[in-house]
Amino acid sequence: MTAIEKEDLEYQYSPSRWSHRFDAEAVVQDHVRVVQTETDKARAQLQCELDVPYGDREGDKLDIYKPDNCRSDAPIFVYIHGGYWQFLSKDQSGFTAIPLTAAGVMVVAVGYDIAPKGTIDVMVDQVRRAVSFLSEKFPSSSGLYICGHSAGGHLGAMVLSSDWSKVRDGRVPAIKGAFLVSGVFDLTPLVKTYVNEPLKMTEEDARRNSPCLFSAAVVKNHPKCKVLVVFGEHDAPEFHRQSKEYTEQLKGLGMEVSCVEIPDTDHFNVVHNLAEEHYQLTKMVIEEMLS
Ligand SMILES: N[C@@H](CC(=O)c1ccccc1NC=O)C(=O)O
Repeated sequence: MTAIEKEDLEYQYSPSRWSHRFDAEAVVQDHVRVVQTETDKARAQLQCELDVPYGDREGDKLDIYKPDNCRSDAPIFVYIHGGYWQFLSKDQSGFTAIPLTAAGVMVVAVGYDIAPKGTIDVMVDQVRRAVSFLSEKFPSSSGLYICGHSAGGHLGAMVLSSDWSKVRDGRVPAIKGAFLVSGVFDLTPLVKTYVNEPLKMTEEDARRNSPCLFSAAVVKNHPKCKVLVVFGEHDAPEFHRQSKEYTEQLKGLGMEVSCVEIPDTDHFNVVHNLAEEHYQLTKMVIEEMLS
């Protein structure tokens, strides 16, 4: 790869450089401010259980945000945060909880060990165990829905392609739907970029953890799961491409999948606007989960 090719590839995989709202530094700052403020608000206002352990690793913790008078059949929105597998945490990931709990949905923010503490394999294993744990903890829920943003979209897709016989009790959790927002479904282009510096993935690690190479497992384990693939108008062309290709792949295998480009959003507010009840995606999520 020439220096120019590397520069182009890194530009494509630098979401902050494509924002129509702010420059690169400011858009990340704004994102962190919004997700932190809205999570703090949710923690102050709502009934929540924080730091619930889902396994034995120190980072195996999740936060649960409950609707008032929570019904035992409340549907569950499991949120897997983004941040290129190296930024953010569950402590900034309850920002969807105020509008979603108001609609009767239980919100869970999953924690996992970002790099350099965790490798991609560790993170994938953690989110799979978290979903298995939730399906056991809330057996009467009307449905488990996975939502992931960016790197979390990748982890959410890896949850769908799990070999569940190797996760906890071996049971397949009934996942009713997935909202994959500005996700990465092929990790191989990232190996040669700055994104990989703390991750230290080899080509083989990247392939083993690329959802686009394991889509057959999604159909096998979760044939009825409805998938919504979402990206921002001002996401980089590579993110548009990855979302569209993964959508087509799942469609080709007979899954019920739609792909939606949200106008006037970039890589960051495409997800953090879920803190607002009138945002297009908030309404789509609620409609899907209550149908
Ligand atoms: N280097 C990345 C940084 C990035 O993606 C990011 C940084 C902080 C928090 C979240 C991020 N990305 C997605 O959630 C970028 O250029 O956007």
